Amino acid sequence: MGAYSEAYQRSLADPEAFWLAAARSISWTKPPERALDDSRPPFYRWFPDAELNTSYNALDRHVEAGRGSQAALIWDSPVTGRQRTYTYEELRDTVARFAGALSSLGVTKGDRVVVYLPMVPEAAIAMLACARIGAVHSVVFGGFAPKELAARIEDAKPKVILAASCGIEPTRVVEYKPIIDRALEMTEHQPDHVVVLQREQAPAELTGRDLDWRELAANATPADPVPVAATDPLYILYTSGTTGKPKGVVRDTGGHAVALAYSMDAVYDVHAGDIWWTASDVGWVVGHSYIVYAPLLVGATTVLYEGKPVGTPDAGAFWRVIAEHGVQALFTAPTALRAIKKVDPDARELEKYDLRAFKTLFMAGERLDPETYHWAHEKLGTPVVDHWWQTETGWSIAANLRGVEPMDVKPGSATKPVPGWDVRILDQAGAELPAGREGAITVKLPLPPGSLPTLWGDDERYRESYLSRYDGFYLTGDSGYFDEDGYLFVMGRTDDVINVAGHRLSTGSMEAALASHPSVAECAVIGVADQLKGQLPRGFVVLKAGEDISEERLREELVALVRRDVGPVAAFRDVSIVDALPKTRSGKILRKTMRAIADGRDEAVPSTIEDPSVLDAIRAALRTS
Ligand SMILES: CCC(=O)SCCNC(=O)CCNC(=O)[C@H](O)C(C)(C)COP(=O)(O)OP(=O)(O)OC[C@H]1O[C@@H](n2cnc3c(N)ncnc32)[C@H](O)[C@@H]1OP(=O)(O)O
Repeated sequence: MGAYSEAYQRSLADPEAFWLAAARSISWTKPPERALDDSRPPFYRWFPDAELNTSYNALDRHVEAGRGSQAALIWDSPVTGRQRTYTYEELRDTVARFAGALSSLGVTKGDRVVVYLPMVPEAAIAMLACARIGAVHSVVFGGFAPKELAARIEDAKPKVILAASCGIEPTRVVEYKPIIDRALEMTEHQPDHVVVLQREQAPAELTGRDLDWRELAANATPADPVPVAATDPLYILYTSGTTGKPKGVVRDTGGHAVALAYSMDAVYDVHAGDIWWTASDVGWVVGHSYIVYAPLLVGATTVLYEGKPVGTPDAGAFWRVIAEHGVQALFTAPTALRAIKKVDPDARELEKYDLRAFKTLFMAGERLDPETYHWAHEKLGTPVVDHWWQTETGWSIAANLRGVEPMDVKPGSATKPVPGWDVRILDQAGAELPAGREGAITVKLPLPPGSLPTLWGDDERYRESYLSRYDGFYLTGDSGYFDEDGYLFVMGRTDDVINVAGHRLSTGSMEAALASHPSVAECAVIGVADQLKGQLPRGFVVLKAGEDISEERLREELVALVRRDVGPVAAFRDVSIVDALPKTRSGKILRKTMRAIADGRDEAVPSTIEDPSVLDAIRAALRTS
């Protein structure tokens, strides 16, 4: 039996022993004597009797072990022309001071803190400072509109909001403070303070409850790490569901630390002293797990990059960062590579840089299409490793485990289930499907450490969204199949969630924005394939009777509405005006049929359709896009 099969089978046969052994990589103030608490299925908890502090594990213990002068975090910001390196000692001291600043505002264990920051070191500092005092952070991605930010504030009810005065996109400066102010006009819940990191590109006017970040930190007394229960929440991260209301994915403290440390060794083969770069955003789970927590938990150096794959300043930006900082492994989304390939198909920019230290490219966030895989593999000459996971899971469900037993790559496959993940492909009736047959990808409960224990304040929605479809199984929302060799192929979502440039978005939020236009009677948004961004949203609207607004003006207004209510990240640009939407006789819009048409799949039209001829107009609209 190979090392992978041995580890995988051991993890499922005796999860208790497997995860207690993995837990030894973490420093506990009260070490676990038990791994799994299964007393309340389908709610499972990991390390129920243990206590720890994640900030201590990510910082202090490395300083105590003699890594104080090693680089912990390298900030590389081509959009500002600045760079800064924090050693472990500097990062620990800065985090401790900012944790003290939060304490001085009355933030204590269990309080929520919303973090609305661009890719600056203070984003990681804010997260680690919350962790240090047991506060629960909730980071919101900067590309969301005020309404989306407001929904998250209303649900998390933060005591304090931490923000920057602005973010910097290649073509514009995005003022964050007005976005926060507008969001707070929409919420009933009001934080005590908004702490603003002033950036010279667009300083914000501070009034009332607003405080200046640097002044607050300068006067603060450093705070020691506070031990918390392993089952206490470390953070809430909102993700798009099928309805407009985002889901607050809860991450617990102990399982998260154990799982991430395990993943750095088993999945990525990255260890203390290695230089690691995740090119994503702290607002996504990839940023939480692999820009901030995992690399620091294992004592590696993490690169935090405030720039884009192209345009900051050119398509050689990624290769420059790798060469300049000696990066050994990069984790990014396929969209980033497609953007580089589009501008520099022959990878001429690569020739300018010395990438000899570079060993592996990891890809996730969306399906890695075989063409992009082959391009990257050929140009870089290193392993290109796809892997698959979700905001909910926090780390890999399926991967090619570089630290256990590297396997042959099959383009289009995320390789095999990671130890801890009992992945099953089920049919509609819940029967397990054989190799080669596509069905719902599910995971037999209990999920391993690090995965979500529930949704914030909403056990029932957690159960309903993930556990109710198949008794005893977690529903991933993706469909796929295993091949004869046990390789997992993930084919796409089975619901109304779309993935635009690696950003998971709800079509429901976009539909709500379109429906708010006074001329629109009804609407539907689906995802359509796009060469660059993987998927793009595509809207269909039916006008109210008697509306005589010009098509061009209506389109402009609808695009602006989605940008206003969801944010620029939705990349919503295409909308067609149709006479009717395809519906069942009971009035349900046939979005699944529309998606099948958009994907060019020959799916049977439901017999309950009210008027099959309506589909012709949808087909015609999609052909012209
Ligand atoms: C495995 C678990 C997971 O899946 S976690 C999610 C993993 N996903 C990722 O890591 C995301 C990967 N994608 C990216 O990093 C970006 O899309 C890359 C590839 C860098 C391209 O960026 P960009 O050129 O800005 O395109 P985009 O489609 O992301 O942006 C669309 C519009 O939104 C804007 N935007 C983007 N980020 C921000 C931000 N932080 N603050 C404010 N605005 C933002 C962009 O400027 C762009 O705006 P515009 O429409 O051009 O005006």
